[in-house]
Amino acid sequence: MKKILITGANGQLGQCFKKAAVNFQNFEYHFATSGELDITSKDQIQALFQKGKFDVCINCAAYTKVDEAEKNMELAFNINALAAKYLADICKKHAAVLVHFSTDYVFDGTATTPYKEIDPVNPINVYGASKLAGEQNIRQVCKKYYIFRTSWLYSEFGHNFFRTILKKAEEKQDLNIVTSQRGTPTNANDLANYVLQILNAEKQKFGLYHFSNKGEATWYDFAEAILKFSGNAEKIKLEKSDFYKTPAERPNYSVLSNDKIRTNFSYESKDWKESLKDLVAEVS
Ligand SMILES: NC(=O)C1=CN([C@@H]2O[C@H](COP(=O)(O)OP(=O)(O)OC[C@H]3O[C@@H](n4cnc5c(N)ncnc54)[C@H](OP(=O)(O)O)[C@@H]3O)[C@@H](O)[C@H]2O)C=CC1
Ligand SMILES: Cc1cn([C@H]2C[C@H](O)[C@@H](COP(=O)(O)OP(=O)(O)O[C@H]3O[C@@H](C)C(=O)[C@@H](O)[C@H]3O)O2)c(=O)[nH]c1=O
Repeated sequence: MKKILITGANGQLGQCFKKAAVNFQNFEYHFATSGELDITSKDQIQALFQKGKFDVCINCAAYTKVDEAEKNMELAFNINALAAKYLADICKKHAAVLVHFSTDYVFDGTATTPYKEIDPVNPINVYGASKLAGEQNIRQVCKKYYIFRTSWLYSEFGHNFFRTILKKAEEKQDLNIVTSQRGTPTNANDLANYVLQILNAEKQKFGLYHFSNKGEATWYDFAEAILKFSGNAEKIKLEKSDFYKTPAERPNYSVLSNDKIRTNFSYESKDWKESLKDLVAEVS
């Protein structure tokens, strides 16, 4: 039975993996929270690998505070780039597979058609730059890796736009949401299930992949759909805005092309609205 280590187990995606694991009981899992394993500590990583003898490490640990990263650059790079290298080193040493996640924010948003894996990167904020450095570190160190760049993750867990909007609706706060950024909301549960499905596949095809739900939206469209599907549309006022001041700049366009993953693994992604509807039905 393959042994899988999941880091950052209390984060949004970590919790989605815990839920998805029920569907893949042919793996043995070790869910390590940040309390058990600090991925910036080489010693802790080594000790856990020595004991656990893992075949796969799924790294869900990350620094994801996009705005705060602007002033916490060193911390963001330590967690998103340097620690990613430590994990790649240990995976190489133990011949384990490293699964890592990156972001649509590695792109500058000047494209007008979905970004492919081969397209030039050019992050415009610290978080994006730190995630890109993490990708590069992994690719330099080991061969048995999957890096999944994904976008606008949401779920019933942790901190995300879906939960922010539901909370604001509950508190009856009117909303102003930007229409100037376009991307694809992605249900983190879909990502977790799909990653385990890939790890289950007979033939592994390592590399960098884009993974998102299907279609595209602005943050305003996403908020509108959340309010509609959750039955909150009439309760608060939702207005379009051109600009919402934030410390970090975000790409205006960051839709990811799923062509490569579709070809290599026959992945058909769910439409973002359908997946959102499913989640709302499940949690309400
Ligand atoms: N959220 C999104 O919209 C997107 C996320 N991604 C990527 O997906 C991955 C998962 O993101 P998501 O689950 O949403 O992020 P979260 O912020 O929800 O979870 C990150 C987890 O990492 C943990 N962590 C932070 N620092 C360390 C450390 N030094 N050692 C161990 N654990 C640590 C945090 O622990 P603690 O709670 O203790 O701080 C937290 O549990 C990340 O790589 C992210 O960059 C990509 C695209 C979109
Ligand atoms: C809460 C809120 C946000 N916004 C805007 C701000 C921003 O431009 C956009 C998204 O806001 P957030 O700060 O919630 O999302 P943000 O932290 O930018 O989300 C990103 O997180 C990282 C981790 C990723 O990797 C990305 O794929 C992406 O999901 O919506 C409004 O216009 N009105 C609002 O009321």
